Amino acid sequence: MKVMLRLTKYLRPNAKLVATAFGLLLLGTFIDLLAPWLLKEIFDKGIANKNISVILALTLSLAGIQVIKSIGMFIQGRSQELVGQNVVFALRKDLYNHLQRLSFSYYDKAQTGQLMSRMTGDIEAVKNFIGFGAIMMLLGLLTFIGTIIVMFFMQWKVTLISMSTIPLLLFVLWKFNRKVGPAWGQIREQMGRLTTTLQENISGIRVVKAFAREREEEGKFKDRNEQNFETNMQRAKLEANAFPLMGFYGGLVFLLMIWLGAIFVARGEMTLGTFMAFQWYVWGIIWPLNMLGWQINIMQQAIKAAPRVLEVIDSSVEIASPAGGGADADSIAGNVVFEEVSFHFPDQDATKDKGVLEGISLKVRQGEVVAVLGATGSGKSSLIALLSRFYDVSGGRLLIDDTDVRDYDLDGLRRKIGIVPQETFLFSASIRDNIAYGAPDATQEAIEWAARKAQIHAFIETMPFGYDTLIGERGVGLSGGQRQRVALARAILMNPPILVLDEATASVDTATESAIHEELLEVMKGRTTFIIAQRLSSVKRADRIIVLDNGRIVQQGTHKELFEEDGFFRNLFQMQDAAAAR
Ligand SMILES: Nc1ncnc2c1ncn2[C@@H]1O[C@H](COP(=O)(O)OP(=O)(O)OP(=O)(O)O)[C@@H](O)[C@H]1O
Repeated sequence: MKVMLRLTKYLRPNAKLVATAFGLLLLGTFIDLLAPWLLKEIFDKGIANKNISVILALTLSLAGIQVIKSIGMFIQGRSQELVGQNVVFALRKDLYNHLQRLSFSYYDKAQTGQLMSRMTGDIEAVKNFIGFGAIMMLLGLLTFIGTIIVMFFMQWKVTLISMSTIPLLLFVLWKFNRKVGPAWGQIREQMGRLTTTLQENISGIRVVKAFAREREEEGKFKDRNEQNFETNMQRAKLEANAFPLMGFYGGLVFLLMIWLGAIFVARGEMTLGTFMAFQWYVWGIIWPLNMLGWQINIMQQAIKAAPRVLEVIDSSVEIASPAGGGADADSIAGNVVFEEVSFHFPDQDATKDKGVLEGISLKVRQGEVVAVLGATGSGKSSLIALLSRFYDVSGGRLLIDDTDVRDYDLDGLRRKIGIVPQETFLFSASIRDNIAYGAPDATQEAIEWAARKAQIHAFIETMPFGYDTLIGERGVGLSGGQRQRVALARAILMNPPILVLDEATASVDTATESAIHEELLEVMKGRTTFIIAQRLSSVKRADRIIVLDNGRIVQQGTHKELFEEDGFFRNLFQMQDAAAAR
């Protein structure tokens, strides 16, 4: 319940709307209590005294208050819906914005499907309660209490005895509430898992098909779908057990009231008007109780969904600019110094696990081209990831232009490092927008310049709409090499003083690779460049080559120097040479 109270913060900006809805709700409840009383007066003052004008006046009053109520309820419904939509809008915005700020380490663990289900179904569940369920509950409570008070004043004995089954009804409700809560918790969690299965399946559908695993995937989905079906059926069973019983106890209130009321009227202890009014009032007791079952459902869904939403919002942003804003990164020239850097991934245990990087000391001058070589898993990508603070060093310091990267304004720092990552991701947008992603204001000439350097311009020109051609999600419609070249153009266009190419030409044929390298020679001029590559052809022109093994630098020097040394580099060279000769 505490989480629900936290969510009331989203109601605050809607205070006026909430007050309007609440005020109109009070008015509606008052009218609901007034109407049966007018009916009573029609019987007792109009019919009993055969006074036609009183009957007319009271009937007109009845009609009048119903018109007022209808108008009120219309405005109330609109305000209530607006509150709900405003809440869901603000909550979704906060969640999305927070997702933008969360660090890489969060996404290393998070499941996309779970996040999607929180962003959609869970937020919707919260909205249903805040924007609808809570207010209906309040309306029910007001009507229930108001009705009992009015009836009590009109004829307390009949009221008291008619209500004798209410404790039983409340007991059923209490039991239902206790059991349905955990069921809703399970359902929300299962929906998250179901979405995860769906999302992973769709993202990996090519692998599924390539390995002919459709049947197994169907089975996996079926299992999760069945679990969800069963939990929903258990919940439905709880409803099926509780709701008719509640209806029965509610019906008994009505029956008792008719029976006792008739006796009291016959004995002259109750007027016929009061009896007629009671028939109306009694629904003011029965409907809130009957509706309470559904409202409990809405509330329990929200109670279970809200922590799932807040858990994301509460996840700490581990990597951010220093408090009070960081150093200006605009003047970064590109001198990079690793000082005894060690690194563990956040989910590793620093006391037991071996570091992914250890004792890295390296000075890279502005404009130097450094190639990083090493066996797979030796820590090359991790080394590069520290530059842009995708992760922070665990020990030592990483300086750019004599300033610790942790002291820079984070966005500024990242804008100064152009990265072509190992796995290319392109957005479902035009090729132009994809290239200009990091520099949205770039001119067409600049975009074309970057595309030429990345050896993709000529290809784009052959596409049906040139730079306006839309490419699908993940860049489907382009080959792996073409995608890499678009990503390369995207990094080049940012005009960064530091360029990082993580296997950026791995998917490109040797001829194109060599053409890209020719063009890159000019692009790299004056920029500090880190090239991670397996092919020796890609690192030939590097000023310095660093060889990593198990997270440590084991060799460094020029191509010539390393070739003369016995070690990983020469072995690799000989292997690739032999392979080329075969
Ligand atoms: N998010 C992570 N959490 C924990 N360990 C990780 C994570 N990402 C990578 N690792 C581990 O860190 C080590 C270094 O990985 P890294 O990606 O830096 O290697 P690499 O040299 O770039 O490899 P490759 O050439 O295959 O891309 C590997 O052993 C890998 O298993």
